[in-house]
Amino acid sequence: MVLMRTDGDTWDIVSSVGRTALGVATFRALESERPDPLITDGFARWFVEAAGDEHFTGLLADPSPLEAMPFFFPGFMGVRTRFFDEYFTAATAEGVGQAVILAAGLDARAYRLDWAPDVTVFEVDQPKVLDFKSGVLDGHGARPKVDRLPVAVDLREDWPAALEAAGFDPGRPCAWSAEGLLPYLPGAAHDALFERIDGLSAPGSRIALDGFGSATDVRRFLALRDKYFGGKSFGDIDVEALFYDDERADPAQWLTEHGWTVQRFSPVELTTGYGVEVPDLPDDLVELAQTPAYLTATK
Ligand SMILES: C[S@@+](CC[C@H](N)C(=O)[O-])C[C@H]1O[C@@H](n2cnc3c(N)ncnc32)[C@H](O)[C@@H]1O
Repeated sequence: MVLMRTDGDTWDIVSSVGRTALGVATFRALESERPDPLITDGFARWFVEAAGDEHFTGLLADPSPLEAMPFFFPGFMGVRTRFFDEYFTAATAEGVGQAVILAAGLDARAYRLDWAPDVTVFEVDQPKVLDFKSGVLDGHGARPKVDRLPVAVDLREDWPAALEAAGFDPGRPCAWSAEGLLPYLPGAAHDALFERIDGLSAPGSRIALDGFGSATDVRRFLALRDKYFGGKSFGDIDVEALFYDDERADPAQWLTEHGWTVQRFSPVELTTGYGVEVPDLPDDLVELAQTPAYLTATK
């Protein structure tokens, strides 16, 4: 596998890892506009239109290239978004007063969800990604439904210092998320992420994750992606070149060993739980869709 990543590399919303956030926004916009969508994200289309990237605006106009595998694109993004939506809504309704969305990308939860009163949401991502997002939302006159604090910092650097400088209080419980993030981190930054989260988490804190796994899991995912999608779901971008496949801790095991109570879910379990029928899939995809890919944990 050829890696294009370098230590300290940066990006905007149409390049490198930033472009994956735009892809996710595209899939969320398409899911929102399907009959009986699992989520409604009216902001996602704004981002895609503002970025003006031909591949993604093309998919908004004509999503038929994705129709070969609707369970995965955009339906998969509906399941994923709904999982994190429900996690944050429950955590904050049950009294957790801080939320940290790591690698927030174009996630518009601060504008979409009905948050409990007095919750603060910290959105952590690279500066140009957050600037683009705030610019689009401000340009449309959108107002967050919660106290939203963008924290522009690289997650391979000392992000806890930036988070605390923005007002995060490690003495109070927090609901953390890392959605669509983990394979983009080198193993050392991945493992440091969990150590830092644990160090900043008061008892009662929670976490939700997806896309975790070993190098073997990442390679398996990429092989299936190439087989069924020809690697083109994100257009010219080669997602494989952005992932790190070096060794890393298993988050479920690590969290359990550090006193967190962990629950894992497969895409099939979540999809069925949301009342959506799982379509007939080829055997290798069935196996993948039944493998735990989502996790929540409580400290
Ligand atoms: C696939 S997108 C997911 C965005 C968002 N969580 C969502 O699901 O819509 C990956 C995001 O991770 C962010 N990211 C990846 N590595 C990062 C790093 N080292 N520091 C800060 N952000 C990072 C990217 O900027 C991008 O917004």
